[in-house]
Amino acid sequence: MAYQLRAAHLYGDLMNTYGDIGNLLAMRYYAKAVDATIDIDLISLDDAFDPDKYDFVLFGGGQDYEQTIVSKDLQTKKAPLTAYIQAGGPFLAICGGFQMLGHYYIGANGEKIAGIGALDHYTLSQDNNRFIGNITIKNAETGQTYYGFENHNGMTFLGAGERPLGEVEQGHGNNGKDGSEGVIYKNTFGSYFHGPILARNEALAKRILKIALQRKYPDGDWSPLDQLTEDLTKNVVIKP
Ligand SMILES: NC(=O)CC[C@H](N)C(=O)O
Repeated sequence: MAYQLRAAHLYGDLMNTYGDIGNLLAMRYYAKAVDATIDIDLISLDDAFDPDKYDFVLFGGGQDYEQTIVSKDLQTKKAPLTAYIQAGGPFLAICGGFQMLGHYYIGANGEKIAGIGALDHYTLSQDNNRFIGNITIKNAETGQTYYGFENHNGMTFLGAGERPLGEVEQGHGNNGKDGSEGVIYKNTFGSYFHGPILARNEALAKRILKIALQRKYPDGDWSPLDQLTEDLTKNVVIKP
């Protein structure tokens, strides 16, 4: 293969609700079209995270219990993860992972679970309720529609400098109130979408993959990605 990327799957053994690792497998699938491979390192409890070693990071979703365990270890990786994000490293954070890049998440039992504050959002708890179901959003910059499935107690509120991944067309999104879903900050993308989001949304998978490839190989030709017209997903929306 002509190009090689290295991805970190953060706490992939603890935070992998609904097979969020499928995001990495989808990236690998599209990478093949431009003769690129993606090697994956599992970075979990007590492992060091080296920001200079990685071209992409995935941090998946989890149950509140796993999040309390991850929260403690995550503090030891706060500086290198923040440095990676600030340097424009491509990052995809899903659900619990998205919550924990922010300041904190109040779990369903009221316990405050610390994030690392690398991004400026915070997440509150709902009273005896979860946001569950299919969700559709529209991304403002590209006009693209993204499809997924959400299941979360947390209500996330974005901070200064954060823009949403999309505006909710169907479903609940970040908090069920302001119509926002997910986040974009530099090259970090956050979302509540399981599914996994990159397996269901070809355009977003290509967008993030191109950022990673371009960053490592500025002179590469990624046009074969645009010519790849096979739609893996064929999303349809069924209104309830
Ligand atoms: N699916 C998830 O990652 C859930 C995250 C968190 N435990 C919540 O319920 O909000």
